[in-house]
Amino acid sequence: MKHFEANFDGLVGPTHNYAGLSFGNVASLNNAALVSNPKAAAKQGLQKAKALADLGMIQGMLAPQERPDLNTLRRIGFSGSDAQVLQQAAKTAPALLNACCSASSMWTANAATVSPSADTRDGKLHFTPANLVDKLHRSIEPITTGRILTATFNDPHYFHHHNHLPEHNSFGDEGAANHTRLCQEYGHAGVELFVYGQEATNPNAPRPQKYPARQTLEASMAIARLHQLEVDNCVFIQQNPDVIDQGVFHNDVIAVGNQNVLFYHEQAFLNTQAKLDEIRRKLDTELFFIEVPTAKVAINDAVKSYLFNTQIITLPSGEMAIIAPTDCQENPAVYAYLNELLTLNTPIKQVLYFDVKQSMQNGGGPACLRLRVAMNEQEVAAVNQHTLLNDALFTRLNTWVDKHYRDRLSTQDLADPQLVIESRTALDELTQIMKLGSVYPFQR
Ligand SMILES: N=C(N)NCCC[C@H](NC(=O)CCC(=O)O)C(=O)O
Repeated sequence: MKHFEANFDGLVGPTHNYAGLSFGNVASLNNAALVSNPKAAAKQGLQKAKALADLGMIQGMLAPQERPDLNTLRRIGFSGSDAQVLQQAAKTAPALLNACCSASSMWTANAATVSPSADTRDGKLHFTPANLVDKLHRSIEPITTGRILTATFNDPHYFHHHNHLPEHNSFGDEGAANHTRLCQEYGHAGVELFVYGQEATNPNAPRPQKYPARQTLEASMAIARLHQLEVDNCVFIQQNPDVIDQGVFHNDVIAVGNQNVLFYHEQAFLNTQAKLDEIRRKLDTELFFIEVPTAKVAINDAVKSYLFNTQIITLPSGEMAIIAPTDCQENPAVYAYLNELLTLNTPIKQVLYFDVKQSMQNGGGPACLRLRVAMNEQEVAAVNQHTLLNDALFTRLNTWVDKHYRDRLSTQDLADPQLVIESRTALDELTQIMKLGSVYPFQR
């Protein structure tokens, strides 16, 4: 049977804006005052996704969430009509209104952790939505994320959907952004790498001092249990707390893996050598550990350019390519490194650059925008086919964006009641295009 790794990209929602909501994420804080362009953001994301589909990759789309989130605003005491709720929140608690309007579900690397059926004891593909408890604006995502994932991977014979982990800091879970899988072929049992920022229940363990460590070891271990993984197929690695304090808020800002390649910065992990040895012991195949030294790329350049928030994909030819943001071309040290990488005799043979600046300005690169799902051909056939990107869906979604999205949005605009109507009209139509059923609170 054939096996593939599909990418499911988050469609950018109509309220994409820059509100400076993510302490520890340098781009989000630095760009807090910018005016966004939701239309351009959605189109940049669609272009990248379509380019991968055109390369012969299986490419899906995940629907965005309903924002403004009036349910949450009502749950915290704002009342009256939708317009009154927005008006009161804007006047008395603008930060809470901003949190309820973020289009952050676009970064589907944070939607869930996914374990392919080749790794799990029951032979099903497992999904656990991330609880994202570290950030208020993201902690309101997991219930709808679970519904969207279930509507997308909608055959219980193949797909096993779990609830998100308990909503407490001990179980801080950021999904696939802190999880990578190494394997020989996608359909063979692999080693799942769980990279955590802190051990929540051990006060003596190392942790960052300045910025939060969003992922805990406790959460990673809970996911490994839920997904029925063998201990011998898991490696738990701690992220270097010093680099979290320099803006590396997720592991996918400093490391990325694909099949037998792990591409990471010299300073990414704690106990790097011991952990690489453990991977070698647990995965009996030729491995390429591509370590980028600080002397070539400083942490600051890695964070600014998102060198490691690239996607490493295996093309149908068997060669690997890196999907990088154009920001990597604009950074001399990073661009020089990427050109050198192509000469190093690794499986990576080309680099393709994409402009995803609307997302980058909030700290989301190409890899943040996608959730990877390794599947066999039966599982691909069991996916809701209306979520898979082809020429027709690409054209339809671009037309849909043109019809419903604004090309300018500031945080002042978030209290505009018209935005609620526009967003709901768009999402209602989208659930029909993608045949998702009633996944949104306003539809239930
Ligand atoms: N690395 C991965 N996988 N994802 C990137 C997520 C970026 C997101 N930014 C934001 O949520 C900014 C929103 C704002 O400030 O308006 C975050 O920090 O959670």
